[in-house]
Amino acid sequence: MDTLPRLEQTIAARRGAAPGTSYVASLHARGLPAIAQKVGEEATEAVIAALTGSREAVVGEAADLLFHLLVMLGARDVSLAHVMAELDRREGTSGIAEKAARKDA
Ligand SMILES: N=c1c2ncn([C@@H]3O[C@H](COP(=O)(O)OP(=O)(O)OP(=O)(O)O)[C@@H](O)[C@H]3O)c2ncn1[C@@H]1O[C@H](COP(=O)(O)O)[C@@H](O)[C@H]1O
Repeated sequence: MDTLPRLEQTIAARRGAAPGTSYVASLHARGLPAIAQKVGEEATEAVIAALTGSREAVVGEAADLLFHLLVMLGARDVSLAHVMAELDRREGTSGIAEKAARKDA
């Protein structure tokens, strides 16, 4: 199985663990606002790495961001497949056209 779907399953399986034994469970115990804040922090760290860090730093921060994004999606009961389907829907459409469609919505 691909890495992200596998990680999504691991995250779902760890949600109910004892917070002392699992980082995923400890995040869930802190609630959605804390999870969302963590995504924001990791996004900022990824941006800083992209602007000033080494390639390894960019890889590490991107991995942290993707992981925390999956935790947040799970907390909102949104599947990775649902997000992938949205990206598939956009495939072949121009980004400019998508931007215009969003303005009209
Ligand atoms: N991919 C990850 C992963 N990436 C990053 N992290 C954790 O994310 C945290 C983010 O680190 P920071 O430096 O921002 O800060 P921190 O001070 O440790 O965290 P906070 O207390 O601020 O939340 C670190 O503790 C990392 O260990 C991860 N923790 C878990 N996973 C995956 O999730 C699985 C389940 O993990 P557990 O829930 O711990 O069993 C693991 O097997 C991995 O596959």
